[in-house]
Amino acid sequence: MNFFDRLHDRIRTVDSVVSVGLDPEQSRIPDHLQDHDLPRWAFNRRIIDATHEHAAVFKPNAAFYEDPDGWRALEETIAYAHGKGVPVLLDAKRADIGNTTRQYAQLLETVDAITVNPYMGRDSLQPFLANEEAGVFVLCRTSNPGGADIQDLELETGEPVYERVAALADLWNENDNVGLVVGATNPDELEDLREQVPDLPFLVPGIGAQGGDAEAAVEYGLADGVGLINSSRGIIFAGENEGEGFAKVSGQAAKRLKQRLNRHRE
Ligand SMILES: O=C(O)c1cc(=O)[nH]c(=O)n1[C@@H]1O[C@H](COP(=O)(O)O)[C@@H](O)[C@H]1O
Repeated sequence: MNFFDRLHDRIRTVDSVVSVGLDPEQSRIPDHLQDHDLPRWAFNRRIIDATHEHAAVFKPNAAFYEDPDGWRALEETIAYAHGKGVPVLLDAKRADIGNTTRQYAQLLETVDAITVNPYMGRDSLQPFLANEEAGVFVLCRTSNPGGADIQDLELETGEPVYERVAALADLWNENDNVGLVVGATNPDELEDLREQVPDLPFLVPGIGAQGGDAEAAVEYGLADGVGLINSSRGIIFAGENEGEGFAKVSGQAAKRLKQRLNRHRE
């Protein structure tokens, strides 16, 4: 079954478009978990237990796992999320030349969807796009302050680079498996892009810790009700000062975000 069909079902089941970002910065993991064999896994397991009922997906960012213990923690985390019936979107922002990107695309054997970087063009994304079962979220207009440096540059046609990326992603969507990443810190661009590519679901990061616009995220992020609004630190570290009770607070934060976003869903 196509990823976006599965996501549609998941959103309906939990009545939530929340993507819970699993970005376990090691220094912020509570003290009582620090001497665990794999502190990131111990942390994630508790976060997953507390938040899965409110999670449309879990989105681990690969940056927090790129060391030998991290890979083990990520593997355990993915298996555990799947055990709870929650799809996993690996935020890896990958793409490269042919043989390298074919290797990267093998990541899709263990997760349900991935983020990719369009900068190297279609061939660099081909093995991801060819996977009919997986979701492929193409970075389009990112949430960081420097996102404008390149993505807002005007082409000779007058359109900004991010709009060209959206048009290309629409062309690349032959298997109905492509979405866009558009930051909630750019509500005007979100609105423009929704009009430009009405059928592509968006992954919208940037609410919570980055201060983006949650209402615009819901209004423009969803295509036919399907899309994802991500919060990472705002959920997983909500209970940072609560010691052993940290996960319960994360569960409450995920539930509150779900309810807040649902007020703006149709
Ligand atoms: O691809 C992403 O998910 C992403 C794109 C973007 O434009 N901005 C952005 O913040 N992200 C990711 O979304 C997550 C945001 O985390 P918080 O700011 O803690 O909610 C991080 O994993 C970022 O890498």
